[in-house]
Amino acid sequence: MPLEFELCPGRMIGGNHPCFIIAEIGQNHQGDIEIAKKMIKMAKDCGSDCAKFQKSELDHKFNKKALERPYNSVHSWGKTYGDHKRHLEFSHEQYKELQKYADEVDIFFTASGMDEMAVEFLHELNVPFFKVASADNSNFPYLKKTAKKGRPMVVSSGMQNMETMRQVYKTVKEHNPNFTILQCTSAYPLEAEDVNLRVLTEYQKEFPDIPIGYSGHESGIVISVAAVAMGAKVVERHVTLDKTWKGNDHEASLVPSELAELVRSIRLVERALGNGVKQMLPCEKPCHDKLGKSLVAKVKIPKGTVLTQDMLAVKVAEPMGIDAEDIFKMVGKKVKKDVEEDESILPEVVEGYCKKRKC
Ligand SMILES: CC(=O)N[C@H](C=O)[C@@H](O)[C@H](O)[C@H](O)COP(=O)(O)O
Ligand SMILES: C=C(OP(=O)(O)O)C(=O)O
Repeated sequence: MPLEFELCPGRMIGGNHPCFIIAEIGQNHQGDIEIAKKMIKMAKDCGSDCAKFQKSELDHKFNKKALERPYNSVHSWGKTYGDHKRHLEFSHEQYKELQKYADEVDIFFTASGMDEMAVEFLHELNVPFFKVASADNSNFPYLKKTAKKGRPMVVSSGMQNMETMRQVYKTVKEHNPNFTILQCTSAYPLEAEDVNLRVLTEYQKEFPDIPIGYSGHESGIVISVAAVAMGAKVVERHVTLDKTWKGNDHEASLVPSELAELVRSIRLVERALGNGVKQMLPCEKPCHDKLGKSLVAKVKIPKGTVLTQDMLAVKVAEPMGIDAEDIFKMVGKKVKKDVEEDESILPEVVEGYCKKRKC
């Protein structure tokens, strides 16, 4: 089964493909479509791959009492949670407008479907992939229906344990091979002690045939970059135009300069990850030529002498002699001509020695 798949048209993820970076606009647009557009443009300008929103059909996501519950918070946009959420929710028409704008700006556009009806709408909207928010990772009827639609999926794993994630994997896998699971801790802002990046390694072991990723709610970019070093093939971070704005998520979001730095840092780390084959590289030759150690004579060694280890020293030598690592192989070999004390022991001087230099 493939460890890589096409998440968006023409954009593979997993394997050696670049990490897919999702700028999660979420509800940081304050319910204002013009701010939302600015944020889409910002996501593109900063180099992220995708601008993401959160789509709910509120009567399907919440029951009546949850919508009527008072929301007394500095982050509230209404007296009740329902009023608050209604203020932040874009209509279907507005979603179409945002999708068109993202298309013009040339960035992938999607949203988390926060309930089954929202997924139906996003399916009609023809988003490239579905994001499953952490709150729905244990919503098995939703997972099954969403997986059956056949679009790639990015499934977050906040508020969950491994046992349930195994079930999530099985449920989605049964209907859809193209999905990724993101390590996530659902706290805003998230403290480093609660990030648990090692879960990425566990996910790689548990789910070896899917790419894995990271959805972060911490402050700053370092931890998300580290996630890529640990194998995350998708990274999602909330973004904002101003961390001091009203709203639950702004504080733990990245401002444009941070998002741009995150993208640069991820790309840099990807270059640095390499292929894992340990060998001396051409770029190391100058250092090796200058400071690489080789064999020199500790004492004068007359022609015909059979070498013992105490005749040999390891030094930075001019010219460079036999590789230091071959010192033990020299013992018992004969020299073909006189070698003065402190002189390099050259390969052609030792009988029966032939080895190409490493570089
Ligand atoms: C778990 C989950 O859905 N979390 C989302 C994604 O990270 C958040 O963006 C919430 O929608 C947000 O924090 C809710 O804030 P309020 O309750 O003020 O609307
Ligand atoms: C809540 C969301 O994501 P996560 O669970 O990854 O934070 C989301 O995508 O809306």
